[in-house]
Amino acid sequence: MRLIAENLSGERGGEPVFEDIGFTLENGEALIVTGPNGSGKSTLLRVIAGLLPHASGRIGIEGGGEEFPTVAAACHYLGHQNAMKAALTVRENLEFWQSFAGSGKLGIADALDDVGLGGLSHLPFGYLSTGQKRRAAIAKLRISHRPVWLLDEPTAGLDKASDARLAGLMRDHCAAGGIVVAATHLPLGLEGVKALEMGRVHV
Ligand SMILES: Nc1ncnc2c1ncn2[C@@H]1O[C@H](COP(=O)(O)OP(=O)(O)OP(=O)(O)O)[C@@H](O)[C@H]1O
Repeated sequence: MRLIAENLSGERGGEPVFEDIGFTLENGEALIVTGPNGSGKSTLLRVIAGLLPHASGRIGIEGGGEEFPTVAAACHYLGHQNAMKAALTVRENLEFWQSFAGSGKLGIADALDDVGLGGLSHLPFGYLSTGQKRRAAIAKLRISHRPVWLLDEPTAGLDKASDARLAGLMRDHCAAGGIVVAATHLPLGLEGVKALEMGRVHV
């Protein structure tokens, strides 16, 4: 499988935010997207996910077969928001996401153990601390199999141990043939990755 962007341009409110972005990511590869505030990292991830239209160029998946014919079908998008309902329990939130995105190799209990939240699945999501909320959102990546992870500031709010755990999850995902695109201001603890620096700042 291959994730390809060619001459990709994006805009917000009719104003150009980035242009002429190109990359190819094969199975097992990661792209780290950096750049100053407002340079368009989140916009790029949303364009890749299909949540925003691109102004020009092309973004697509090759070799995804019948299971993953489009980027939208192939990706997990983890944005700044965790996309969980505060009043539902952690388990209920993950059950919803599993029914939406399809079952993966890991069950909900194992995925929560993986992010150090075993034992908290019965709590309303809204009761969790900021870092625990982020960890529960990261567990979403593990309960359904989507080969392309699009992660926007995935470490926001995480403590050191959780940072390291997330790095391990990303390494495992790539080692299993997955693809990661992550926007970040902080090093993610991944080696041998591709890098994209977004340059233009619009104020
Ligand atoms: N709905 C919108 N309408 C108009 N402009 C917008 C809209 N959303 C974002 N922008 C602008 O688009 C530009 C890119 O924003 P974006 O969130 O992609 O940047 P970023 O690199 O992710 O920033 P940060 O590092 O602060 O998260 C910014 O100048 C922002 O103000």
